[in-house]
Amino acid sequence: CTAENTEKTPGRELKSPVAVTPDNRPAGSPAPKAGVRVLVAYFSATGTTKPIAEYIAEAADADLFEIVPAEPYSADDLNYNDNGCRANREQQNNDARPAISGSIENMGDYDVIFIGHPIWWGEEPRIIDTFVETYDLSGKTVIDFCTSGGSGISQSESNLKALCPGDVTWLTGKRFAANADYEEIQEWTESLSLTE
Ligand SMILES: Cc1cc2nc3c(=O)[nH]c(=O)nc-3n(C[C@H](O)[C@H](O)[C@H](O)COP(=O)(O)O)c2cc1C
Repeated sequence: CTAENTEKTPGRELKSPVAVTPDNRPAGSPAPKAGVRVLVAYFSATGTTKPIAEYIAEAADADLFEIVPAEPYSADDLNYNDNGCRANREQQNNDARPAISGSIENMGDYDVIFIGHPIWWGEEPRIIDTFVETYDLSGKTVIDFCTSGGSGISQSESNLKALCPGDVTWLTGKRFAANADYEEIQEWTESLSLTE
């Protein structure tokens, strides 16, 4: 999607549309609750989810981690019209766990984790399953978000709930359109009451 509202979100630049406070938070963005540390972890195969994740990180004053596949996805890998393409094969196999390049050393420091991804065949890409199984998310608050051509977040949320420890607190996730702007994302992030 190339639709861009130059009034509200010039280009897909993260910093330019928003005035920042001296501590680098967007103007009007409340401070996080004392002691709450927030991480936005995302996978974006074709770059659509990436700016959404960046906006959430800015709105929630969070750290950002890109889930990078150890083996990058080529255009052929993502050609869902080819039933044998890598992405399709992975989605057809609930046990597929594509490897992630890099890791989060200080996961224990975070209280709240946003997990972002595209929707592939109605649910989260299997590399997201790799992610949630790699780390101990016990006791954390987790929020799932996605971009898609139209499919919603609910199947991914229920899949991830089944893979995560039972004491995770789940806040309702959200699907964003490719052209979601910063205001929409800030409004949603604030509605989660991670901030005071
Ligand atoms: C293999 C594959 C399967 C997809 N399946 C769906 C789907 O079931 N429903 C949907 O709405 N979009 C589907 N899409 C579209 C992506 O969810 C959408 O383009 C998304 O915004 C891409 O995000 P990204 O650029 O961050 O990877 C699929 C895309 C691929 C590559």
